[in-house]
Amino acid sequence: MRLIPARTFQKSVDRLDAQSQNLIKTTVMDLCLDLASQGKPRPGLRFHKLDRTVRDPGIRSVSASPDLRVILHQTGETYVLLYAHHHDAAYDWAARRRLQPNPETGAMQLVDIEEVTQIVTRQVTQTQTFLFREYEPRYLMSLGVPEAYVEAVRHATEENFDPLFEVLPEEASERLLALMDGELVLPPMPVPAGGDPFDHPDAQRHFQVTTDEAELQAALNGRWEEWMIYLHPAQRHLAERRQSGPARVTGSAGTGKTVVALHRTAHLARQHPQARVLLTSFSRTLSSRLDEKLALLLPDDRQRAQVTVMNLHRLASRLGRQWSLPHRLLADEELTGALTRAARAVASDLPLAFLRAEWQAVVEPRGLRTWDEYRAAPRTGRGVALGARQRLAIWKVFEALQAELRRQGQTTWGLLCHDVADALATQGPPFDHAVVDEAQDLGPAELRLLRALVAAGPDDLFLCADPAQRIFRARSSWLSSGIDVRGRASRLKINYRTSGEIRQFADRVLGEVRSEEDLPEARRTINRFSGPRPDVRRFDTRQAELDGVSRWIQARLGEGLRAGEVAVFTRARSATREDALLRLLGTDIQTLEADMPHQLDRLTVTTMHRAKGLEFRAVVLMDAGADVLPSPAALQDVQDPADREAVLEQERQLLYVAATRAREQLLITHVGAASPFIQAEP
Ligand SMILES: Nc1ncnc2c1ncn2[C@@H]1O[C@H](COP(=O)(O)OP(=O)(O)OP(=O)(O)O)[C@@H](O)[C@H]1O
Repeated sequence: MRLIPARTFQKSVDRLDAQSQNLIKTTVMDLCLDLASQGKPRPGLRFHKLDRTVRDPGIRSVSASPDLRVILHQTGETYVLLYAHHHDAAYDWAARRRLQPNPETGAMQLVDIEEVTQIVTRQVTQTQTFLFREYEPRYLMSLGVPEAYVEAVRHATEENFDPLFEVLPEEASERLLALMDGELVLPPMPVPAGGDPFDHPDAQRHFQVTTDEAELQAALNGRWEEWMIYLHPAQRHLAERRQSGPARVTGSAGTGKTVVALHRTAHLARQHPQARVLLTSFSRTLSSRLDEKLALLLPDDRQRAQVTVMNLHRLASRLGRQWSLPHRLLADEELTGALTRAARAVASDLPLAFLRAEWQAVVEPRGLRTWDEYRAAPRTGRGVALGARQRLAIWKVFEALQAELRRQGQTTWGLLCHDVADALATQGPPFDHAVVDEAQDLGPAELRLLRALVAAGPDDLFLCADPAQRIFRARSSWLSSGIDVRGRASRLKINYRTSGEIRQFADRVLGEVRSEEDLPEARRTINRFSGPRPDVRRFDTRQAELDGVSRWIQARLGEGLRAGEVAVFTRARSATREDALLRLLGTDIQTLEADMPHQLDRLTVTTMHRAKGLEFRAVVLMDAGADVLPSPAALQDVQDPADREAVLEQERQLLYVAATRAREQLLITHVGAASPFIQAEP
């Protein structure tokens, strides 16, 4: 006898309330015991076949309570747990499903029959060019398309393939997407004659086949999250593969880069018991989330102790203090004052805005300390070309600024990263491996520090990045910072987080996306589910907007979402707005300070920057008007056209980041005209 939980079962249990979850788990444990000891379930479980409306004769039901049902499939001594829900919903679900091996690959598949019928019917009216018409049905099936879907696939068009790809088994959607991208797609090896349909790698993405009783118990006990078990083969490959040097993983928002970073970290710690592993990112909030998740994936204390989870700036600051380097940071607003004093000291009349931009774009990120370094530094991307005399005049100001910083024992993040990198050259690298999430936000200073933290060699650096989510730093070349990922770059293509509708809205916000090395990035992804379209609403007054937002949130809570599953993001913080929301909603709010654990009973209200790397079931992007996004403060005093472009790109990407935090529902509100980045539906 074997009992196999399907991914659909675990997901369905996850959506139920805690009491129902317990009832389901107890029932499944009882079933497991009965099958192992007596070969059949006890009568109290009311194990029975479903009536004739169910398409698959192997489908059975078990009662977990008068109202709760577990749907499973029986073939001989193999029982597959498929789904759990309240009576009617469970039976409706079961009526539409069929569990059967794919005729060509032999891999076990769960097919939604009713959805196919609807898709085929919808597609008959389409007259556009068909994407897969030229392929033989057998070839399509050999790519993992279930037989029932072959006709629908052959009628798919560029305009309507999205909903089809959402219902097809992931592996089939992926291979079809590769065909669309012009790749030659070879079918996977089929299950050998007489082999087990659950043994095929395609099946293992959907069914947790294990002979290990403890693993099964853990799965049933709910000490798991989907991302911890059902890795996509591309994700697993990236997490476990030996890399000959620095590697790069990209993918648009929600494609599981963080999940890969976590699995990679856990894998390195397990594989190399003596190794010191760094798991890092730019943002502090994200680092705390990484820490919480790694604890789930790496429960072993000894392995967990091998890993340091810390954002790069904090690590730099800690090492700087340890080695008595200047580590008192100059706040952003202090920089203007310090620059004014430096310019006065050398009697310079260069415009302050220009000096500030030159410092922030050229000197500070590269850690330039001497006139010779500045004279030789490339100023690629800066709008104004400078002659040697102009450069010297500018350098005089920076020299005075650096002298003042030294006198005060002050530094900036960029300079600190460079100082620590210099010190590491003599101290030696403290880590054997580093895994970086959100690596697109690292500038030259952080990249140099990263390189210095880990000795060059196999499996040294593993960087996950989405160039469309760069919101803290202008683009900078990894190659020029000594990080060469050529030949070791991969892209993830399945969006696990957001509905197709939210993803399309967010994609329309973006312009062309270019990589760190200024190459165009491919971004096509497959979505796994659909949902309501994002709602863009205009209000006449701030008060009307507040009322509208709080009504929308109340409606989500009324639908059963927990406060911690809802978030409000704004371009800038406003205590008045937070207070008003608090009063209107009467619920507790977390403003998400960097190290705070995520509390499920509190609504999150925070800035779009802090939203980075997080996710919520419902999100409001509030106050997204033309007067707010792009932020006038961010653009103030930016005169160089190239700098202006870079700021505008970051502001646009900020909206993309914030919008893609939503899993299911997204509301965007504004007073007056909407931000120019928000594109109406075509
Ligand atoms: N193999 C998987 N199975 C199920 N869920 C997954 C899988 N991989 C990722 N997810 C889920 O998808 C969501 C997005 O994953 P993740 O945060 O890793 O994406 P990301 O690419 O880092 O996104 P972003 O760039 O927007 O921060 C998470 O809820 C994660 O648990």
